[in-house]
Order: sequence, then structure tokens, then C-alpha cells
Amino acid sequence: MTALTPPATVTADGVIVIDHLTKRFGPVLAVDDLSFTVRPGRVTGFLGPNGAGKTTTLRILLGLVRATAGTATIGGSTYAHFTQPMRTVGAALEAASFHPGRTALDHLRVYAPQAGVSDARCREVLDFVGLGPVANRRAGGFSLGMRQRLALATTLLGDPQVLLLDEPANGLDPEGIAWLRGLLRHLAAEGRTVLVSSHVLSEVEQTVDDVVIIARGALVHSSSLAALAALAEPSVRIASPDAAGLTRLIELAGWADRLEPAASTRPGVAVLHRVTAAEIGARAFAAGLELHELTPRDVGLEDTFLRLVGEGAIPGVAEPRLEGVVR
Ligand SMILES: Nc1ncnc2c1ncn2[C@@H]1O[C@H](COP(=O)(O)OP(=O)(O)OP(=O)(O)O)[C@@H](O)[C@H]1O
Repeated sequence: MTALTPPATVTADGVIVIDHLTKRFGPVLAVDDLSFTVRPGRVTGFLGPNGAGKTTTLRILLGLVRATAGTATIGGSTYAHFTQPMRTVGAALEAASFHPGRTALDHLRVYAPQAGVSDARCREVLDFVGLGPVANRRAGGFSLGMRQRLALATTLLGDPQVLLLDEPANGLDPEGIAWLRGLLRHLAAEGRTVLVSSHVLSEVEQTVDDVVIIARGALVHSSSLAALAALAEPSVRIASPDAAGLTRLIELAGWADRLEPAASTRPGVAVLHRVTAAEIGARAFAAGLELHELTPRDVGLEDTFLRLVGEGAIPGVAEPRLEGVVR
């Protein structure tokens, strides 16, 4: 990997602050009083299901959409006040479209005056993203992965302090994904702020230091990845031939609110959260309840993420009552 010149000064300039941001599109509340901070020197995953409001937030940050209320700033300024936008923030928001007849190098040359950079810089960033050997090939013949690399080269052209990337791994093969990971970590290690949006945590889990999770336009979680992992709850799948006995056991133990409704719909089968297999086993033994299964489940980060964003929960539908769940 060719090294790029790191930004001259690594200061708090690259701090992204989203402060009580709200955006309405007519009746649609796309962003709902959202506040979070993104720090330089780290890769941050900006996560949430489809339609959560990620792109809208990033578009406000880039001055492409006007906020209904609140502010989105980088280094204390809104986009409109950046004297050299391409040197402050590089963004690749959606699958970039390129003039198919234009070569990779010519594509960058179009942006070079805006970024205030030379031809040599265009070649440097192409080398950096691994497109040096195809610099003079037309972008129309590029694979999705090559186009992702070209989009990344464009964002890096002005040597920005902050990078905003929307699902940058899309279209990359496993080798490309590993390369991207290394590149993002390298850019963060240089002191840049790297914000990567995705609707799947597992896609970025090996890349990010911090996570900001939103759902329905609002913040649901913001922490280091390690702190998110600590939120994982133990869960245990239980099966008993005595369905009524199992229901009674769960009620008497006061575990009714720990049942996972979606996974506990078959009579005599239940999934309990925040209880260990040992606790359940001891209670069952004391009650003389026959168990055919007592399986601790490995709770991955993705499960924690889905729990936080409320995936599967249907708004307006009441939680099923215990009697209706375990019979
Ligand atoms: N220009 C617009 N006009 C009307 N509604 C919009 C507009 N842009 C976004 N929305 C709505 O705002 C909500 C948030 O959309 P947004 O694209 O920000 O979500 P997202 O988290 O980026 O989703 P995805 O992962 O699918 O890109 C959605 O309900 C979307 O339909």
C-alpha cells in the first residue's frame, strides 16, 4: 500500500457533532432529535436498518439536505462554511456513477481543480487504491469493486481530514474487503475521522472501533465496539415434554418478561434471556420437570444489534402473553 501524506495537523478539527438533528420530509420523520459525536483517529460504524435515517444524516452533514432542526458540524462548522470542502471531508454516499467513456485518471482530473490538487496527486491516489495499472482504462468497463475503489480515490483526492463512506464494501470480493479494512484502519491511524455506514453490523464489525446505532431516525446506542459486545445477553433454549410444567416453572421463577416471544411459539419450547442454563436446570430439577433440551445460545454482536434496533418487533402489536406462548 502506497502511503499518503498524513494531514498536516491532527487536531479536534475532524470531530463530527450531530446535535439534536431533526429532518422531516412532509409526513415522514426521517431523523428524530438525533445527537452523537464521532472522533478522529477511529473508524466508526454508522449503523441502522434500511430507512433508519443514515443517508439523510450524512446528506445534511454534506449540505445536500437542509435540517428541519438541530445542527450537523465538522470541526465546529457546517458544510456551507468550509473554505475548502474537498480538503475537509471526502464522501462516497451511494454507488457512484462515472462517465463510462472517461478513464479513471480523467475522472479524477475532473475533480482536481475543485480539490486544488495536481495531476501527480490524481496518480498517487489511484496507486493508493490499487487502480494505478488501469489508470488509463475507461470506467465504463470497470467491475463494481473497481468502481468502489475509484469512488474511494475520489474521496481521498483532497487529502481530507474526514471520510464519510456509505457501504463501501459493496461489490468487493473477500480480498477487496480485507484490503478495504486495512485501508480504513490505516487512514484512521493517521488521525482521520472515518465514518462508515452500513445496515449490517457483521459487515463492519472487524473494521470499526466505535458504533453509532440508529433506528427510526433516533439514536439507540453509541459506544465503542467492545462496550457493545458487553451488552450481549446470555440466552438459553429449553424444551420439555411437559409444556404446562414449563409454563409454571417460568411463571414461578418470575422469568415471564425474559421470554423471547418469536422463538417461543411452540408448546413446550421456550427461549429465555438473561438467565443461565445452570439456573434453569437447578429450578427444573427442584420442580421435578423433565427437560429434553437446555441449550445456551451463543449471542453474537449481530443479535445484540438486532435487539437494539428492535428488528422483528411490529409497532402497535402487543407482546404475546405467557399462556399464549408456552403451553
Ligand atoms: N427526499 C426524500 N423525500 C421523502 N422521504 C425521504 C427522502 N429521503 C429519505 N426519505 C425517507 O426518510 C427515511 C430515512 O431514509 P434514509 O435514506 O436516510 O435511511 P437509511 O438509513 O440511509 O436507509 P438505507 O440503509 O436504506 O440507505 C426513509 O423513510 C425514507 O423513505
